[in-house]
Amino acid sequence: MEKKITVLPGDGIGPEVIAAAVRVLKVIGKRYNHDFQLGYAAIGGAAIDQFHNPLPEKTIEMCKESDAILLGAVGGPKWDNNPAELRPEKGLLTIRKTFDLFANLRPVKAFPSLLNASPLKREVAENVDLMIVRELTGGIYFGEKHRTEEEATDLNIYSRHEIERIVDKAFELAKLRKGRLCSVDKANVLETSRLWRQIVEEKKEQYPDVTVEHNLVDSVAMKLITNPGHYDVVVTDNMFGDILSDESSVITGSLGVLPSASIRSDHFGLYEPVHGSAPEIAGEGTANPAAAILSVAMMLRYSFGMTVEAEEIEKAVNDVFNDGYYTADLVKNNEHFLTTDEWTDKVIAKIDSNFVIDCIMESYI
Ligand SMILES: NC(=O)C1=CN([C@@H]2O[C@H](COP(=O)(O)OP(=O)(O)OC[C@H]3O[C@@H](n4cnc5c(N)ncnc54)[C@H](O)[C@@H]3O)[C@@H](O)[C@H]2O)C=CC1
Ligand SMILES: CC(C)CC(=O)C(=O)O
Ligand SMILES: [Mg+2]
Repeated sequence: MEKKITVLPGDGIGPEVIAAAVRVLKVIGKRYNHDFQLGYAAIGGAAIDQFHNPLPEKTIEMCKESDAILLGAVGGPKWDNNPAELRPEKGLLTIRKTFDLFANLRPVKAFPSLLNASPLKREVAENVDLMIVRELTGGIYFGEKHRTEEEATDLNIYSRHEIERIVDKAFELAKLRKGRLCSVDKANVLETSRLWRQIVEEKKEQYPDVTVEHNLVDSVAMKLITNPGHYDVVVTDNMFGDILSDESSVITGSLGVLPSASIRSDHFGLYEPVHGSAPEIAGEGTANPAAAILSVAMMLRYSFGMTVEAEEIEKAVNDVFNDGYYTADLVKNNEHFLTTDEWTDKVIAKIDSNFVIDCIMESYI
């Protein structure tokens, strides 16, 4: 298959984890005879430095001609005091909005070999397999903003249409999974949440196979780490989803292993780690590339329908953890760890050896 992918490395550890993810993508392309055509473009702080714009028109044009986008992360202290239009995060929000990527899928799966890295008790974190479905192009991050020296406002606004489409997506996913949907809001206080809750109630008639519960976000913040096994699909708004998904990294042991897919109704999508640019470790070669590599797997699955190839990557990542190889974020005290590149080498070696085993098995069948 021939696919065009725009790669946006971004800032901080973004370029480091994306370099790792691209190496894995190329290996998979070679193994399965896919022609992945990669084009690089600027976003975030890197784009501000080069083009005085966090999302240059040239980047948008390249993305429009692509089948999918792979993104690292944006931001860093260098740009923190820039005016709003020249902040790296503005580039990220704008690309999500420009391409109408309203559904952000953030799977949280506990890797058995990482249970020691999680501060949670083994019996609490093990077997967790949940999916946060975060609305990504509306809500408080996109509402009108206003600021004076004395006052500041951020408008939280959601239309019926915006809520309906993300809720539908979550119901559809729940149907394909364990059939449980938890809708998270703050309906005891917010009007946007009351509309959200009403729409979930209306929609549930169309999905009789899915059981629905409504929970307030403050209590979910607690239950997500005391009883994460309770959850299957969690659907929520832009800001609550942002916060809860970082919190869920406590279950997996590190933010560095959480991937995401930002999709819409067709096959186009943007794939990026849940984590940010981690400026304090940028350039050290210690960043965990697993989230970026697993985001590539999500791209193969959701945008290209390459399920076998996606599973190949996910299996390799799991196998490398099982073999006891970790990056710095996953070890305690002075335990040995691998650099970003060394750990990626292990994943690639695993893909190669698993592929050989698959070929031998096939020749017996
Ligand atoms: N999608 C994006 O581009 C995002 C960008 N940001 C931006 O990133 C910058 C830093 O934000 P923070 O709040 O520090 O969040 P962060 O996610 O960059 O880092 C939080 C913590 O996790 C660690 N960490 C994150 N990813 C890691 C990885 N792959 N391997 C090892 N450790 C990892 C960091 O070292 C830090 O201790 C800010 O400018 C922020 O706006 C934050 C979140 C998402
Ligand atoms: C610009 C922010 C909304 C990025 C972020 O934290 C995220 O999407 O997780
Ligand atoms: Mg975030």
